[in-house]
Amino acid sequence: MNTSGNPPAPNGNALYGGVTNRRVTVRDLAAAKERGERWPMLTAYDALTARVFDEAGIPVLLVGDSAANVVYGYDTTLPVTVDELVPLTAAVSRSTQRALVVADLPFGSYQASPQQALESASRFMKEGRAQAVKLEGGHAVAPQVELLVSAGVPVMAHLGLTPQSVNTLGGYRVQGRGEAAAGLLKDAKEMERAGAFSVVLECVPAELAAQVTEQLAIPTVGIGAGPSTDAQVLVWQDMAGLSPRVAKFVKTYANLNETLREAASAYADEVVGGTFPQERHSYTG
Ligand SMILES: Nc1nc(=O)c2c([nH]1)NC[C@@H]1CN(c3ccc(C(=O)N[C@@H](CCC(=O)O)C(=O)O)cc3)CN21
Ligand SMILES: CC(C)C(=O)C(=O)O
Ligand SMILES: [Mg+2]
Repeated sequence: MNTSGNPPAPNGNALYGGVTNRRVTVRDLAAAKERGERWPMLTAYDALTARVFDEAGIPVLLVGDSAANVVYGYDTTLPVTVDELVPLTAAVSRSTQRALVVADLPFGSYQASPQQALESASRFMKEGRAQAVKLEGGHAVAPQVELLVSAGVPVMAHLGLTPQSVNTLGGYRVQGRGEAAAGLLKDAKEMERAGAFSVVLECVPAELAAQVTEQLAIPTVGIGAGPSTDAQVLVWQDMAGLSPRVAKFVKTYANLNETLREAASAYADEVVGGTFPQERHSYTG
């Protein structure tokens, strides 16, 4: 029973617990794992789509450094900067009411030192109004996670295929197969110990992701990690059929490429043919 006087949570997503007048918190996500509830996460980079996802009941929105690819047109995530991501984060925060907004720390903005990580995270929280940050890497970034958490910044870790390391990984490949599985599990435990509230597992075998999910108290978020993680994340342009190429782990739930192309082409035809605009689209003197 919803006795809050607020509209019911969209999708009956129990994560909201009937509370729809405040943002989701990292504590809500921990509680969801305790109750055995899965939750969805999507990326968002602008006001209007973030608003749609917020209203659809997506409880966590990630302003991913994948903006490098889907917003800025770079071929890897390496070139994107804090200066380029902070305004997108601010747009997503301003246009949402319920979703927890997580900001991805881009390449070069946290690896140098815990102090550098806190300076970068501060910009995302002060200027971007994010409620949490995400960073890539395991034991090597444990000191960064510790300082951020001690400063009051919730941190989401990211293991497996870490795209900011594409040049040392030798491409976008599945990680944690065979011998490498033990190291990934160890890193996941180290991120939990360091205080991370959650960990993304990208492109790892489903069996390994299931094992990590079982052995950690904090929620795991899978992308190409099989069905057993506590949560799932996808880049929204991938799941909505806007991206020209998608990885095997993507399911497309809409065909926005076709829809938008047809809309643009119909508009073009009507302008050329003189059937748009009509009187109802025009002003009189
Ligand atoms: N639009 C978009 N979607 C993403 O999921 C995404 C980005 N951009 N940018 C940052 C990273 C890069 N990601 C990628 C990119 C490529 C593959 C890929 O081609 N994977 C191969 C797996 C090859 C193997 O079997 O080892 C595939 O065919 O799925 C995976 C993740 C995920 N992230
Ligand atoms: C795919 C997710 C996990 C991400 O890191 C991003 O969008 O940048
Ligand atoms: Mg990212």
